[in-house]
Amino acid sequence: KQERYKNLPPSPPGLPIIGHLHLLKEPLHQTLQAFSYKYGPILLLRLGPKKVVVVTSPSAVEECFTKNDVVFANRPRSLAGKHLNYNNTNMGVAPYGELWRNLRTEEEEEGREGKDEGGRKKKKTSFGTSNHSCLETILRLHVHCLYYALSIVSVEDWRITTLEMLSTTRLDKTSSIRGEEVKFLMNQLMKNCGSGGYSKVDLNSKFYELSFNAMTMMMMGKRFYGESVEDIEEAKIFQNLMREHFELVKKADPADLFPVLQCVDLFGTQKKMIANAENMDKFLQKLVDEHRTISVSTKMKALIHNLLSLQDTEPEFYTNEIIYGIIMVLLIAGTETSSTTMEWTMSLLLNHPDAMTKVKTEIDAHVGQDRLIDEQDLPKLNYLSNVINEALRLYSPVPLLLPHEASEDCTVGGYDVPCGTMLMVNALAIHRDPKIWENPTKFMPERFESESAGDGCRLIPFGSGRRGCPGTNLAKRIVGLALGALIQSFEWKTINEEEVDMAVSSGLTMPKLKPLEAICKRRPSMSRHYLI
Ligand code: HEM
Repeated sequence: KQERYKNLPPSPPGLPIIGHLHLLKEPLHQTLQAFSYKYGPILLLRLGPKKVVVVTSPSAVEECFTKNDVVFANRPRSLAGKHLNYNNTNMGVAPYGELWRNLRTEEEEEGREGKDEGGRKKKKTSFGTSNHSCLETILRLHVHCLYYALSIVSVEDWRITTLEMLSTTRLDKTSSIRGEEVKFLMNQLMKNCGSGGYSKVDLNSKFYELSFNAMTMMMMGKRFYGESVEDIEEAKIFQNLMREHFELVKKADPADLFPVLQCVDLFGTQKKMIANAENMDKFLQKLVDEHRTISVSTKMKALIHNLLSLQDTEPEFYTNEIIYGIIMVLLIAGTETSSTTMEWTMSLLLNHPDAMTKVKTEIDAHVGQDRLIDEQDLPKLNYLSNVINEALRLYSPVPLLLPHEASEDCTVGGYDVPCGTMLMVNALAIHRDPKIWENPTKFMPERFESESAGDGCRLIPFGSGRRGCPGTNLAKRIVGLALGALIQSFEWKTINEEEVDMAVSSGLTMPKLKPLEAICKRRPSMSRHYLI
């Protein structure tokens, strides 16, 4: 069979059986970047029996997500996905299929769900599941929690959610929820600041809590962090379950490499995963049951409300597990990615006070100081948008995107890529490539003043093609609004006027090694907008 593939991409020398596994070191994107310097922008690795093609050039990425977009529309599967999901083995990562194509096309072209001719929702079709070996775990350590979340529900399920929750129409309807959450944070900071001096803020935690609250408010009309949490015990349980979930996702288990060990569960990882999934299930069940007690206005906006209405009409399709799965996917995919982006962007601004002043001047010019910034202002704030793009370029929260998998043989850059090969795109290496960007390591938001700056897969923090991030607009809104409000309402400085340390730690979403803290004081002209 191997002989069919005469022109495989170049590869570093590997060992029998394990292939190149021993060469993978953290941070993975740097190791892969070093390989690409040596072996070129398209290279092949073998992780045990699994082939992985690593791509590090805009033209190759473009080829993957245009010519081969359908072929690479699959995602690989993992052990964590199997246990931390809500329907266990029944649902897999759906191969790209007719229904999904319909949903996607209709979503984009008509902005509505997959329906048949005048208007019934298309029935779920049966999807095959790909049961590849679990060597991907080695990669999942470095990739992104989404990877696992994606095993939770099949493509069609969360595409429906995409339509429902992440479409522009829906985002417009929920913008007041995000506005409230941002204001809630601003109020807290205003109070902390006292009468006028500078006070210290743990921005890392504040950004995480803001992103988490905004997501859960949109989904279930409830917040789990901060002073106004109604049920503190319940909030703690959820926070702990989520923390445990993330920890488990990060854990490597030999059974991932050697599936035969699954039945032994040497380190008890699977047992912990199953227990976490069961507890999470119980918790989400309670939330769903409670939902009817939430005030009507919040309820109408919450995603759960829509999902439950769908459950009433199509109970066999919208099972509880599907609903829990959708909630988890969005929470996992949307929270840390957004808060990490806020943290890196604010760090860059603190280290570049001129850019911070420029953002403030722009907000004062377009929004003024008689009211608080809102999401509708964002399209006018070009410089702020350039700053966020520049932060996403330099500190991409998902440096290797999520792995894709070829559903049939194809070619990339003239090389053969066999069916079943995993595709990894080194987005961060592209974002920092001196052949592609002038002064690639320099923070220069002005580079995005040229409209073509991000063209041709040069800037891909959200991926590209049909499996690109469906939360891009939501992320840009929440990040833009949070930063805009912080800069509009406060004066910011680094602690002891020292530069913010920009070292990167290893983790799911490229976290800062040192969580960001800074000092701020009220802008007197803005204090009157808050309940202090
Ligand atoms: C700055 C914040 C964010 C960044 C940088 C980001 C980045 C990404 C990336 C790189 C991918 C994978 C694309 C690929 O493999 O080709 C992805 C997928 C995804 N993202 Fe985001 N994301 C962010 C925020 C969000 C938000 C707020 C949501 C929704 C609440 C979301 C939902 C998803 C989902 C559901 C997928 C899976 C798409 C698929 O497999 O088809 N993301 N994201």
